[in-house]
Amino acid sequence: MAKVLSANLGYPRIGEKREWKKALEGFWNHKLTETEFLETTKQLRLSYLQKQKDRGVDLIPVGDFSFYDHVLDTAVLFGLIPERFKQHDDAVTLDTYFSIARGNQNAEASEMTKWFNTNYHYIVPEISNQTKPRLTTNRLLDLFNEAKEAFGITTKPVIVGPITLLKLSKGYDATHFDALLRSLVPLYSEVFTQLAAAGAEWIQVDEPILVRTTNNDDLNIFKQVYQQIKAAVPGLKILLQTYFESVDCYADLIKLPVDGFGLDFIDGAAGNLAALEQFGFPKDKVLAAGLVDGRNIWKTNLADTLSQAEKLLTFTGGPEKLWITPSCSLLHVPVTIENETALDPLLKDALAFADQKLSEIVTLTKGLNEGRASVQPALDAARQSIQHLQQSEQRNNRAVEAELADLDKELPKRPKDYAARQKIQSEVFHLPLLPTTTIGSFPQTAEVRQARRKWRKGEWTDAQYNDFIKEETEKWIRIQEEIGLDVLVHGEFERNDMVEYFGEKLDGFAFTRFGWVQSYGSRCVKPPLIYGDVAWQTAITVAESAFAQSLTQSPVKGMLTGPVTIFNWSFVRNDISQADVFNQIALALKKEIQALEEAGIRMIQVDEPALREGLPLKEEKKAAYLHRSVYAFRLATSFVRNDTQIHTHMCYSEFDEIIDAIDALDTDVISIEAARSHGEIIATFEKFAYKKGIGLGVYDIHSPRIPSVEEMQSYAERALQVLDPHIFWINPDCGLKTRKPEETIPALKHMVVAAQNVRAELHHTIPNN
Ligand SMILES: CN1c2c(nc(N)[nH]c2=O)NC[C@@H]1CNc1ccc(C(=O)N[C@@H](CCC(=O)N[C@@H](CCC(=O)N[C@@H](CCC(=O)O)C(=O)O)C(=O)O)C(=O)O)cc1
Ligand SMILES: N[C@@H](CCS)C(=O)O
Ligand SMILES: [Zn+2]
Repeated sequence: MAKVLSANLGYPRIGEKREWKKALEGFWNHKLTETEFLETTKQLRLSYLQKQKDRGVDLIPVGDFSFYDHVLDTAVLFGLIPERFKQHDDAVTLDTYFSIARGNQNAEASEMTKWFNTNYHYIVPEISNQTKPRLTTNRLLDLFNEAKEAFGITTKPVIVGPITLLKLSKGYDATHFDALLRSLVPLYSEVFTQLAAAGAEWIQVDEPILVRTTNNDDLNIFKQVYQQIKAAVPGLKILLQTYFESVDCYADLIKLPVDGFGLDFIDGAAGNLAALEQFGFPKDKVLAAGLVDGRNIWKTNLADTLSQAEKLLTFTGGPEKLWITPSCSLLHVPVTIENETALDPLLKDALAFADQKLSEIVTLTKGLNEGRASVQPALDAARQSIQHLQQSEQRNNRAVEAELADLDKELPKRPKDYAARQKIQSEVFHLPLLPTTTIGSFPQTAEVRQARRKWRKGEWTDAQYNDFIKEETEKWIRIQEEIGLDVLVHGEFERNDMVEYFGEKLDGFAFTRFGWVQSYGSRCVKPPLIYGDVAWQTAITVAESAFAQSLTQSPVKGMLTGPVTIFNWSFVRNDISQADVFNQIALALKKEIQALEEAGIRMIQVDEPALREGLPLKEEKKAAYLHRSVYAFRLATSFVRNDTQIHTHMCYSEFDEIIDAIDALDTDVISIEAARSHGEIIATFEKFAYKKGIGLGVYDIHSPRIPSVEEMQSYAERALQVLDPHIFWINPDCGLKTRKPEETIPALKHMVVAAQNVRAELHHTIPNN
């Protein structure tokens, strides 16, 4: 009988207890041999397939697993290896692969950037006009065969599509796009041919670039590419998969010569549904309907979603033409709720992580195939869990609601403008030209993490742990003084993560024990859950900042995470608006900033590294998001004294689109990542005359490499060609928590010497400074 199928788009790589991360780091630190590493990761991969099979998923993906990043995998598959990592025999060893991602002492890593509007980072493929793509090893074939041998299942390989791959790559001129694409297409066809020969029936080709603003010329490229691939590999069915938003140009898109389309009915619900209503859906193609949220952790309201799926069924050419899927890869959510024994049952009952989402998909599919009655108990249970949370006290804090209702429509404003503040602040701080500083965190060594673990487990008392943190802070204040930095930080030793830490101290948040999600490479984050109304209870950072300031005459920056970043790096309730949650967090942070000022802290950094990441993918939604962000940031910060210097920090480099919003934050100083993207951001300031304090990172902190004085100096010199030295600061790209002390200290010494050298050069050109 013709049936609706359940399908997954991608499974988390990291393992229930981050076994994958531990294997990777074990291999990098030479604790695992290559053979041990390969065997450990193979067993993990097989266990993920087993789980999906056990849950009853019909179409299980392969190729979603990676040793670092799936975009890097695709680049390596097609031989897109930067020259500096190429070996003479063209071999692509594990060492080559990891060097591209992490750099080595001789070569800078490839750039890393946000995957669309998520907190996942991919390695940006580097392609030059001269690059000649070639097929290296068909890993998809190996993975397909591995699954077949182990379980006898025919999986659905998944790959990043050629157009998304090229559009996300850097280093070639736009005029070479067509030629590069022409050389890539036969290679994709070759990979697909080999898969078809091995028995693959479907391939999922991810082309999320289709959700960015797309025009007819773009679609013509898609048409040509997929026509060629289909002609070359008629035996393999292609699912063109999109996610994170609705597709543009739907009416033409559905004419593309592929066998199915994957559409997001969560983040792209409004646009995709409207398009479907208006233009229908081709009866001969599969609609892979992303109906279960792949980016958030709330249970699906199964009854409502089943009704939605029933409606979608009426558009398809029959049940066999509908697949139920998550809205995107489950890479973006934690693995399973099962190990969360300490969560409030009311909350836990309303959550679904990757494994639970797969069960939801299977339930919805069953409901479609066997009728609603066959899954009625599951539909009722889900509705009840959601309702219980909705009615809870935590979601209905009257005091917070009253504060929100009181907010002014006008943007909050600082009492004086930047020029006046700069004058006042220069008299207070007496900083040299090109002040040097760092972004906040210092190495979270094994010792620091172990101390926290002992304290959390009750092996250490509060006093023992606090003493340890104080010792560490004092040690690093002395190190910073010795290095000669001008503006110091306390080092963030007390923080597990810059968002989780704040969430732990604010009302309205909850925490998981194992709710990890990959951020980049082996690095994971454990996003807190904003499930209730957010409120400030007690000082969060004041003791640590005041202690650090008491140790030194140099200014020490207070260090907070901003409202937009706290939102974007948490799993957030979806029953109230984004603006309301932003403002709830901002009001809480305002109270913390008030407390810092009262404790005599005169420089306060409010980090907003995720502001750019949350920028909507559709043009028409961007302005409103940026307005909400600026409003919340200013709500938290703009009331401060004129002699309190507000800093912010952002670590990404795609900056052009939001520069007006950044200016509108009205901070006294901003520090931005620049070295990781090889200084590319500097060009932005040729077009935009930025006039407030600014530091462009001169040290790529994501790589274990220690940059030389000359390298950092040259970044600063390049920046000073477009920025006024009187506003320019010298700093690393981001915090140093992931670096070792033996990397951090020499690198910062080089940075300070670089600043001194540039200052000396400037003394010749700028008199009296
Ligand atoms: C700035 N970045 C951040 C992003 N998102 C965030 N939410 N936070 C960020 O800082 N996005 C963009 C970038 C991404 N960058 C990073 C950088 C570094 C990490 C990272 O180091 N992650 C750690 C986990 C951090 C953490 O929470 N540590 C806990 C310890 C947790 C743990 O491992 N516990 C062990 C025992 C500890 C031990 O004995 O060693 C256990 O429970 O078994 C802490 O410090 O207390 C990582 O390891 O991946 C992430 C993103
Ligand atoms: N203050 C934080 C910012 C990271 S984006 C840190 O230094 O780690
Ligand atoms: Zn940063």
